[in-house]
Amino acid sequence: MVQILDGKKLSKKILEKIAENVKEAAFSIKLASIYNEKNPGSKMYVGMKVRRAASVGIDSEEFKIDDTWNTDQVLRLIDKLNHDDSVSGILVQSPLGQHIDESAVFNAISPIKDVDGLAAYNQGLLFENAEEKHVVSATPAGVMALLKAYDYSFTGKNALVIGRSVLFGRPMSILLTNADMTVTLAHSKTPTDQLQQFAQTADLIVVAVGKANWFQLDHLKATATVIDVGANKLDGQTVGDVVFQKTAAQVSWITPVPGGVGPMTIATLIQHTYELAKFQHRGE
Ligand SMILES: Nc1nc2c(c(=O)[nH]1)N[C@@H](CN(C=O)c1ccc(C(=O)N[C@@H](CCC(=O)O)C(=O)O)cc1)CN2
Repeated sequence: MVQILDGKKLSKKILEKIAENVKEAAFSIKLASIYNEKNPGSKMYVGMKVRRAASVGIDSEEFKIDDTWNTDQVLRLIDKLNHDDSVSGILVQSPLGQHIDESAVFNAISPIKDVDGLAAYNQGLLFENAEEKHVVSATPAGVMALLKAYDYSFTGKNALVIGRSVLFGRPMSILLTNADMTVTLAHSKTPTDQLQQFAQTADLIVVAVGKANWFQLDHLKATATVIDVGANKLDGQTVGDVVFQKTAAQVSWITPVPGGVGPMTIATLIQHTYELAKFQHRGE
């Protein structure tokens, strides 16, 4: 019988702890969010982040851009926020738009305000598995926190990550490598027969392809864990990348959508915002 990795329940516990810490802090905390207001998903997710931040006592300031904005304009806004001491963290909600160089934008965020861990500086430290403290992208970090909360044993096991985005798949594969797993990073160019072979020997399968109900392979290990990173809208409902019933019938652990990785993404982002604010006020 499959067991559920309950991200909603864990995220609530994380946010309760953050609220206690914020209440005791001798400094105010503000999250600045930049997003394309023409993207309904971005508008919704930033709204969720703002509300969750407010629920723990963290202020927010939203910066709406649209398709008339160019990369230099966004870079100038980030430079302003980098130098604004009232801003603790800067979130750039992806996607900003086809015409914006997101990599340049992410890399312009000050490393000590990079709440999503998407700037090359933080991604580089993740790559090195560096001792130096660094911020890891909120969604992969949230997945690790969820697995650790259920005492998942990583060492020596096989992981299959499907999807190689900078936002998720690549940092996820590195985090699992750093946790001593043997990681296969599959993507759109991985032949289907090879994907089946990787899946049936995987102990952990993380699906982040951004396609509703896409993953439905058979012959999965009965002891496997499946993490669904999908957040797709289908007929007004939020559905994952994984066909839940068919996959849950084969494995031991699975995350639901909604109620799995999504809430962990937000809780982790809020946690990063508090931790960076605390770092900025160290020694006070
Ligand atoms: N800069 C970033 N951009 C994007 C990220 C990210 O982590 N950083 N991830 C995704 C979207 N995302 C966060 O922004 C996100 C997706 C889903 C949820 C969530 O809690 N979903 C709920 C269901 C909500 C609903 O009713 O639709 C759930 O799964 O329970 C939060 C955040 C893309 N961009």
